[in-house]
Amino acid sequence: MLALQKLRPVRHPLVQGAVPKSIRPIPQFVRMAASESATADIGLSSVKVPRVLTVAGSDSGGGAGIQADIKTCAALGVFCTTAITALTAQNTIGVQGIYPVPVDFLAKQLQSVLSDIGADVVKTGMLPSAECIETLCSVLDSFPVRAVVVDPVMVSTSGDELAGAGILDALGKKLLPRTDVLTPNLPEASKLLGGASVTTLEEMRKAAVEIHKMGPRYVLIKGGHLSGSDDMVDILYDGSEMHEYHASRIESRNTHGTGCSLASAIAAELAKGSHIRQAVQAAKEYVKETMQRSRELRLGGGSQGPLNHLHRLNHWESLGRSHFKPDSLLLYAVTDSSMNKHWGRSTSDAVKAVIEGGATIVQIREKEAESGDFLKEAEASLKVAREYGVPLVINDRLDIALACDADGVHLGQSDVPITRARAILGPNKIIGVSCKTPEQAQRAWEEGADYIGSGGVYPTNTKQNNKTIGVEGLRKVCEASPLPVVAIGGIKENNVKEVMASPRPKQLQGVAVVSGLFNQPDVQVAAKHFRAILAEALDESYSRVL
Ligand SMILES: Cc1ncc(COP(=O)(O)OP(=O)(O)O)c(N)n1
Ligand SMILES: Cc1ncsc1CCOP(=O)(O)O
Repeated sequence: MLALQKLRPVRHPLVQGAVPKSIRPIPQFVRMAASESATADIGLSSVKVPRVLTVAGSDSGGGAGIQADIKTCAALGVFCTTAITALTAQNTIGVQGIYPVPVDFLAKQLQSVLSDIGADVVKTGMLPSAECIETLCSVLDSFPVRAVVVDPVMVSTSGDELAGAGILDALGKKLLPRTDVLTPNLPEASKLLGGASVTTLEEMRKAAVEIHKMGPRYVLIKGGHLSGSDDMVDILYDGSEMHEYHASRIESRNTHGTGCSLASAIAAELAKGSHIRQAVQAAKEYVKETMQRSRELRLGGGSQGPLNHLHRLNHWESLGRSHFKPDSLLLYAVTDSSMNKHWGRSTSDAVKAVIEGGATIVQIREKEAESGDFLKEAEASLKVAREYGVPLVINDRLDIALACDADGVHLGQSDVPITRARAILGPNKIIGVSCKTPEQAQRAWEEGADYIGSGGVYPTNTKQNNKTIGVEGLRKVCEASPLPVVAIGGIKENNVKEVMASPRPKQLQGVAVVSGLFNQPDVQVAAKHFRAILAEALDESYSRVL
């Protein structure tokens, strides 16, 4: 547990001596003129902007606190201002330090915001001391707002204490009586009730009644910590009626900041004009959708990862590889010009046939060709692939990929390093990497690859001196891989089902095939067979998993 530092006014070295004009004290209690009707000028007309002021702690890790509040409000179309109560040094592992903001400076932030921009709703998070609560309440006396949402943050998700013991009295006497919505989780509900047990649904209902008596108009007890149940129940109590919200548990490492986000989402919805019940419903839906969309996120090494609050902007996907969909790896055709020559067709004709048969991505692989011939072949094949909207990547040769503006490259462990390839190709190109081990798969992800090709799964004549890793080796790579995986090596119509069999590792997306497609008299027919078998294999494994 971290000891809270004693509150004392701190003067920043830059602020010693004459106080710069920009931070001169604001005359106490200057009532805002514009706050009743905040508008944004957009030329001829103005739009009303819903405003939330969050009074909370800063989370340096970006997942909770002020940072979560700002992002939640932004995601929900609400302008968020802030009054920071404490700085915390924290990350996905836990809280390493807390530095409370002196209360006179908290007051200054509150007055700055409320006297000018105003707020429709105030949302509170970490309030580290009784003085902090008293300061907030006295400023709110002078700047009333439409609603106050209180998330009684006391302990972080990592178990670190975020508020001193003395706050309960101030909360109960000063803040709760002016609270519209109070959102405790089970440990917080228990603390508010002096340590009473709140671990079952029945105890939650009783706690809601007892906490309501402390002053808030609505109490929302969050049952996320209810043990031994996949049914997540939250209870909303308004002093007469009790509403239960049921949802199923979302398994995810990225849950840090969900409490802050829910309370801010409620505040944002209230600021937009919703009734409390509608606001809670909409906020819960936003948090649920955000948790679902954050499961794949990898940030930090601890057990508490953050949410992707702005998932609706698709901003991380749009960092580049938005055109690359993992399901493109379903039937991955890797060309071989000697096989195609043997059957009397050009590479581009073979590419056309394989795409018409159902290939979902194409790789031009030429181990022997002269650069000029390789480029011509790649350009002709790319023209075909573009007509069908199928991505086409080049094996090994970054220069050829750049010259023909292919959709990406497939690299081996001894080719150009992934980080260099990414720097050269930029964020919009696909980079695949051959990996035989979990360690290589992990590194490929860290270095910025998009997918992994793993094999040889079975012995093959197409690639000499290639170690066979077997279905077991493939599974180990898939289980360790944060990236989608395509299996390669000796894959034929008669073993696709074994490769894709249930239980299919989550990351395994499909099969990459050379001779099974191109050392065949009819490439299109061969591709069609593969697609049919893949469809069957996927349906089978799907129903078995169910
Ligand atoms: C999808 C896919 N996976 C693996 C390979 C192997 O490529 P290759 O260039 O033959 O060998 P490495 O040098 O990458 O080990 C591939 N072409 N495609
Ligand atoms: C390129 C490659 N990488 C690992 S095995 C292999 C060859 C795959 O060819 P085939 O599908 O004919 O076995």
